[in-house]
Amino acid sequence: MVSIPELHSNFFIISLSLNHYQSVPQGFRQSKGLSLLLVNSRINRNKHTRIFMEMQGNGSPTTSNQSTINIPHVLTVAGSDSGAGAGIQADLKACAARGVYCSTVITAVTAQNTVGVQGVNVVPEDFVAEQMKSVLSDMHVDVVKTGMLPSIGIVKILHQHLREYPVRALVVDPVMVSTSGDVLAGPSVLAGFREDLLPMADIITPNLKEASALLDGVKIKTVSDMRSAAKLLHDMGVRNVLVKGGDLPDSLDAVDIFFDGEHLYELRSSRIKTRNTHGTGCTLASCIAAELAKGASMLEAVKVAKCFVETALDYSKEIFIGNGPQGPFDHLMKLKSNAHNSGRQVRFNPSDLFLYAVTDSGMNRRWGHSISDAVKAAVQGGATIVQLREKDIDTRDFVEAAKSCLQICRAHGVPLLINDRIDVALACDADGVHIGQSDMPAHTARALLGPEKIIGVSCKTPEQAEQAWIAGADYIGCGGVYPTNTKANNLTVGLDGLKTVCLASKLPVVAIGGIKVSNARPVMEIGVPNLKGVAVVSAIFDSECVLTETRKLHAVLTEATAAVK
Ligand SMILES: Cc1ncc(COP(=O)(O)OP(=O)(O)O)c(N)n1
Ligand SMILES: Cc1nc(C(=O)O)sc1CCOP(=O)(O)O
Ligand SMILES: [Mg+2]
Repeated sequence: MVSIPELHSNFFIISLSLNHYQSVPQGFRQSKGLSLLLVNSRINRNKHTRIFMEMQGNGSPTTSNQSTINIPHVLTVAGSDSGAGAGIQADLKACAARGVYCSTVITAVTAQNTVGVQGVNVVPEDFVAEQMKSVLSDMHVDVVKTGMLPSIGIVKILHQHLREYPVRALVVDPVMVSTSGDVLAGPSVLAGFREDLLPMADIITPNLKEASALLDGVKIKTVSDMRSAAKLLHDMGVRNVLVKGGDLPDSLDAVDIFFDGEHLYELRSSRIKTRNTHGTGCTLASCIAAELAKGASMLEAVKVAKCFVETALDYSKEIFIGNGPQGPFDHLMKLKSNAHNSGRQVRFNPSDLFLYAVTDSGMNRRWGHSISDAVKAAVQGGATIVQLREKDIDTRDFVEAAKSCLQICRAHGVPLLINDRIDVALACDADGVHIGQSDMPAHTARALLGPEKIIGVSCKTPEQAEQAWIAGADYIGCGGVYPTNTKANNLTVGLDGLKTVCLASKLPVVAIGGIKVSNARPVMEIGVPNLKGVAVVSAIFDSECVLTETRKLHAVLTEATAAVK
């Protein structure tokens, strides 16, 4: 039975299969005044379009096409790793990192961690078949990647489904033994690989042990042995072979051999010293599959996948997850920076806006201060948030200065924002950005920076404040409260303009423009709860002693706030 979503008067869209569409009684459709149905159908899955079925007077549909976006899609057929370093979990993360959709058929559930494999529960064959049918009969899959195939029956099921639902490429990672040495597929599976999968596969990615097992125990100890093994595996019917030399003894480099049936390539990279290598095989194969799904050639896909794995290993070499000898790595390369951020538990607290210090390179030059010395003094004097507003600095110097300032600010638990430059904020992993009405739109900045970063937007009107809120900003800066020489041609909105914007704003507000020790009090006294503080440039940075001036302003703001309460 189809459930019908929200009905609008005489027009609405529901998404359902053609069968379901036909099962909605015509009388019902007409009685609800239904005029358009959106039908997701497999009929045209190769064109990646959806068919709009329009109701005619008699209730029968007519069709018209509308293009939709084709998302590259990898289906992984593999085992689950409870520790999430390898298997299905690694495949999902690798595809996500490479921007490809990944569906899953789980062949076995393993109890596994960084110590080893404690248990394996093989999924019944008919249920593996059911999962495969569910995915392949409904979704457009570009590439299938296989991992742990624990029984010959499962290999056969895969083979049958690939014949019934052909895909663009098949990537076979012949998982037999886990990195901890536990056997994940017995010898009977070897026959299935040889007879059914290899002749169908576009690439196979064995490590030395797996290549040796597939070749009846032939010894592979040198790069020259790897070359011979690649050729012998190719003779078994697979189109491309990547023999991974990670376990090669006495090798300073990581050497892999790629053979496409014509040329042998020796792909070398320096070996990364880390315990966090669990899941590299699954990740490499998934990444190859992802690149193929995007349309890369096989050699390109292999090179990109190797580079991705190396970068992720290098990035993750110091992370520590689990107590066993082999840890997982970080596919999305985010964990380390999140750990560094752990000094700030709350991403944004509106009270951070209390004394907002905004730097100015001209003022620092005039007083002979480096950016980091000026920021340090401001933070020591009581600044509660810092913005680097460096309008005439080389990008390279900006990134370096921002990194030093970030260390200072993190040590004091003070957020550091970057003015205008989303690229610089990303490069130094700053806490956020401040942008104005002619800078990058706030919703684009939010999409680039993600949900964790702080975004402030300059607003002079209630409409701009509303837009900033819709776009996902965290606070607004409102000014100029007073005339200023720091920003050319700045419109002064005055205390009244500030109050109007504060009353309209759903976000916390910081006041800016010409504010100093002598005139800060009336600003704090406008009596609107979402005005959280003042942002200043010259009041603290256009002075010989930034520390003293910041302290003075802090004292005035504290007094004014106490008086208002
Ligand atoms: C806290 C705060 N408020 C307003 C501004 C001004 O930003 P914008 O309008 O983008 O102008 P520039 O600072 O880029 O000249 C600000 N920087 N900080
Ligand atoms: C950067 C900036 N933005 C403003 C706005 O009105 O949006 S006023 C301003 C300059 C603030 O410098 P000072 O504290 O030296 O007046
Ligand atoms: Mg700006």
